[in-house]
Amino acid sequence: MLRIKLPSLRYSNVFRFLVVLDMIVLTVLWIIGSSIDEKSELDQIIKFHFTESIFDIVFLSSFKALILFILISEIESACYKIAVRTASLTKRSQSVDVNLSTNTDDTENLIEIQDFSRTNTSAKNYLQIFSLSISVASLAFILTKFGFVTNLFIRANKEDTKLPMSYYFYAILITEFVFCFLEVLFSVLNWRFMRNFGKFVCSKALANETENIDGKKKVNIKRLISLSYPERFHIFIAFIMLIISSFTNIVSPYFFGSVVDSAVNYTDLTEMNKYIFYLLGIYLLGSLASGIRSWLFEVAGQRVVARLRRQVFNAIIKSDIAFFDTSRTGELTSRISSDTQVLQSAVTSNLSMFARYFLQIIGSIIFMFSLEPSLSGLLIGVIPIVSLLTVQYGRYLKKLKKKFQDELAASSVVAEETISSMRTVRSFAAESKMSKEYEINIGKSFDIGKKLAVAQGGFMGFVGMISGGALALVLWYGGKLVHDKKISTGILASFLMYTLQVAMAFAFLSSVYGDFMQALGASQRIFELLDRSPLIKLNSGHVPADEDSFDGSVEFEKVNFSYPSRPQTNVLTDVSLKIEKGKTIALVGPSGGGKSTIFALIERFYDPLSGSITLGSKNLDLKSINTNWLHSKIALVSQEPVLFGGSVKENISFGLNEEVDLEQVIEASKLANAHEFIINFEKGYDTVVGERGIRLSGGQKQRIAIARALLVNPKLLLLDEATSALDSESENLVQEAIERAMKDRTVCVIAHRLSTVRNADRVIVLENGQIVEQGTHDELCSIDGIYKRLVLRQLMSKETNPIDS
Ligand SMILES: Nc1ncnc2c1ncn2[C@@H]1O[C@H](COP(=O)(O)OP(=O)(O)OP(=O)(O)O)[C@@H](O)[C@H]1O
Repeated sequence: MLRIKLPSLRYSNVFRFLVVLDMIVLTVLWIIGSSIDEKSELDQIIKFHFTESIFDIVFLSSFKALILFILISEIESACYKIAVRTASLTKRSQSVDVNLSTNTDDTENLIEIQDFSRTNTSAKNYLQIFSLSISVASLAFILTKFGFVTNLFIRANKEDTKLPMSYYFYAILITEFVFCFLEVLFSVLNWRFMRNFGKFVCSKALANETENIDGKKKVNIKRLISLSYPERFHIFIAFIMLIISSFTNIVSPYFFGSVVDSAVNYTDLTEMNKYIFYLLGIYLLGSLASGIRSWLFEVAGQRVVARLRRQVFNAIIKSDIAFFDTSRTGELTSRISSDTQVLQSAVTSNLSMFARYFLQIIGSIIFMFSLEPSLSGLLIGVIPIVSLLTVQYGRYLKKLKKKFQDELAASSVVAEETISSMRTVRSFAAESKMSKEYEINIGKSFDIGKKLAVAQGGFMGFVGMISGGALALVLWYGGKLVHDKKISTGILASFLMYTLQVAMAFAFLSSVYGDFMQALGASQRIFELLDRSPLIKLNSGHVPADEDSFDGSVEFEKVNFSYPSRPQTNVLTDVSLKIEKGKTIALVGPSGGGKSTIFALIERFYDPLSGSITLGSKNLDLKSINTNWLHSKIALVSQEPVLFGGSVKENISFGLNEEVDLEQVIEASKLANAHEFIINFEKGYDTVVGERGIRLSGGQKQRIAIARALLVNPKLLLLDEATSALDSESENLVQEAIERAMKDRTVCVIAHRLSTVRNADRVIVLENGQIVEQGTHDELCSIDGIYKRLVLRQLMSKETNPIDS
């Protein structure tokens, strides 16, 4: 989904602010009024009576504000989606020049053309109607109440009798009337403003790149939860356990109260012992269920994260090479390890806690109502405020957490680059420089971490305050009821436990919600990686039925190419060349001429912009061939061979999927002049070469890489001769290995030595991405061109300089 930066001062935000203000002002007035105005009767504050109490207004308006808040957000998001879809349709139909759309007048026309209202706006309209109905209904309610209350007020004044309510609460009535009126007005105007909002988003979407509109799936809670779908069996059982443990939590305060009541009301202890026995049974059952629940959710969570890591890793390694030109290793590894970890708790344990506390709140409230409705009403009043704050807090946290994970990934990049290049860092004494760079990056994530801590602390403090306040209120009013002999001590005790339970559940619920939102932030990048479809798909395309259809020959026909990461720079221009079967072709030319790029195109790391590359005598189009098959027929020996951390044998047999006999490995090593030095190692072919082959010399690494290529027995060998200076003995050994490898094979070599070009069947000279000369060594030496100059320079330096320097 295309993201558009929206101004913070927009209509829906003002509207949302109004409803939140309505809720807060009213609740604050209610609480202050109850404590300041001593004359006010308790019943006026917390008991419902249409003309003599204020409780209904506080209660209803809080819920109304909550619903309106959600509706406003939903309407805006519906408008946003419609606008983006409209932009997408416009872009696709190409009916209007998108560049014009930045102009508001043009956008007006554009939307008329697309007929904004014709797209599926019915859901949005229903929401609008719903929000208007709610505002109108509350205004009607308050007006009616206002009429009745005023009537009673006038009558009481005339007859000089006692006022039905305290003066303070008439002010609340008037305040709420004003708020209701404004909300109706805002709801009516919402239609018009949402239309303008849609146009604004549409114009922005058209002015930006619109290719993302359909590309990325929206990261939503549903998708996050769907990750745990394969674990549904575990989760189902865990949920049953959760219901059992929540049930025990809900009923235990009731028995707790009964224990207190039987202790107070009975002379012997039989009744109390009975309840204690029940209570113990309930606690035992609860703990058992809760243990099983926690175990099952943890197992499910671990499975989810393992699967997710596998998926993300596979998505990364199946990406096209162009993707790696623009991504950094540390960032990707951070996505695999740390982001997936954040998701683990979200999709399972958070979900379970959410359900558990939710059930606990609902169950406790039901029990509380059945025990004493007036006490319960007191608590219900604060729930909408806490809910609203929780939602806002969760949103804020989600944003922060995403930033936090991004910064963390950036610091992983520095760490990974430094540690993997430790020798270079040490030789340039760059430790303190790298450490400073890491510090800066960690500092950034720490700054966000600090904000997270403040948000978390502030919110938890607020929830604690609200819960404490609610508890005190219950104790005060409950104490009064016990004093007046309206309820028993046991009921008050149960009630207090329920209040504590609800308050705690609320506090946990908010923190769980926060965690969940954090996970939503972290999941965004993970899903982006999972959703990415590679430009060149691995293992797609056809596998030629005839194994010999590729004989090693390759033909480039007017190939033009630029790297996706630098699309403006042409790297190859109109390159046409032929690598014939059984021949050796040498590529030479100045550095940056495009020699390695030719190899990259033969390996199909990238596709050319235009022109064609065909294989074999049947001219198979490279794009139609299965890439895995292709890579089993071509071997590349690069200038600086990369080895993996395993044993020598594992490294040599790296290119083959099946198990390889040691004899084959030895044979390839002998051809590559590697056998001698390998058997001199203490553990021979089982010697571990260290990360990236760090425990081997440059010449040894090269010979192992040659053996690796020979073991594949490729139809085409791509060889990038090493320029790094080896001692003459080592160089001779490598050279001999290369010559043996090239024998009776089709070879394309990026040549750096005169001896190699001399032996080549044809030499191709590349300069600035174009073929400037080609022919045999002797032919090219007879013309006064680049090649001759390169050769002369090398002869003068007695073959010590590379030919393309
Ligand atoms: N992954 C890449 N992304 C963007 N540009 C690249 C990439 N690889 C190479 N280039 C650019 O493409 C051009 C050709 O590079 P290439 O590596 O093919 O030259 P070369 O002839 O092999 O040079 P050398 O002999 O020094 O290895 C250079 O300008 C280089 O900067």
